[in-house]
Amino acid sequence: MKQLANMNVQIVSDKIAGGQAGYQVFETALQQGAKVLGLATGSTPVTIYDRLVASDLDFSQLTSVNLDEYVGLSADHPQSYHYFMQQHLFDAKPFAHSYVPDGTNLDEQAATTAYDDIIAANPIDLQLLGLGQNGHIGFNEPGTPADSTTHKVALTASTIAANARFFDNADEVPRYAYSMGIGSILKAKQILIVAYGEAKAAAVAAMIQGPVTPDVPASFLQTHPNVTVILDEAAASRLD
Ligand SMILES: N[C@@H]1[C@@H](O)[C@H](O)[C@@H](COP(=O)(O)O)O[C@@H]1O
Repeated sequence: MKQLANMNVQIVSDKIAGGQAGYQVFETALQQGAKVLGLATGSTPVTIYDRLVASDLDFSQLTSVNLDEYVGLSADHPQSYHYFMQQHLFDAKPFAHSYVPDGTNLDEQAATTAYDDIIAANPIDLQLLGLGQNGHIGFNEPGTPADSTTHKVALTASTIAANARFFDNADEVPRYAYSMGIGSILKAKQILIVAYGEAKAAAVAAMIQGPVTPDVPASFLQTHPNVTVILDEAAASRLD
């Protein structure tokens, strides 16, 4: 483990090793009494979820709070993040309560306030994050302020393009999402962020060694006291 900026950086050989390393962070947090887990979607966390599913860890007394959801997609839509969580974790490892922003609530004010109330009532012990190629966390795109709470996001062209692989074509990718804000993410007691592959290398370097700036939302993690970063060699390749 290397200490870079304010972060503990662990470099692993591949996603399977990253799944094991991530699993260990969860296991330790649970041993230390974590009750609320902040969860993420995307391809990056999948090997961690696989490892959690294969484990004997029990989440039935815990609460999960997810980062984000596409506006307009219901929990049973195969590309919704709620559905993703069911498939990759919740069906095998149910929690006492699992919260995902309600993509079917088109009333922005009501949907975002309701989710902020959920986060306030369930302070997050460990927040898992993936990293967007443009440095986004959750769906907090470049320009999002550090003190942001849950909000509706117009996805950037690059995020829509990056996520199009999960849909039949780019036209089907929702244009908006509800996302937990950066301020809410930074309130988590501990943060685990994971990135794999060359396409993430520039964002990783900017997150860890660049200036703290809304241009790179992940750079705000430099201000958090307890961040673990798991990277493969390719994602770490632009670190000094
Ligand atoms: N909203 C999600 C993020 O939470 C995720 O971190 C990012 C990276 O995805 P992947 O892990 O597939 O590279 O994609 C999406 O935009």
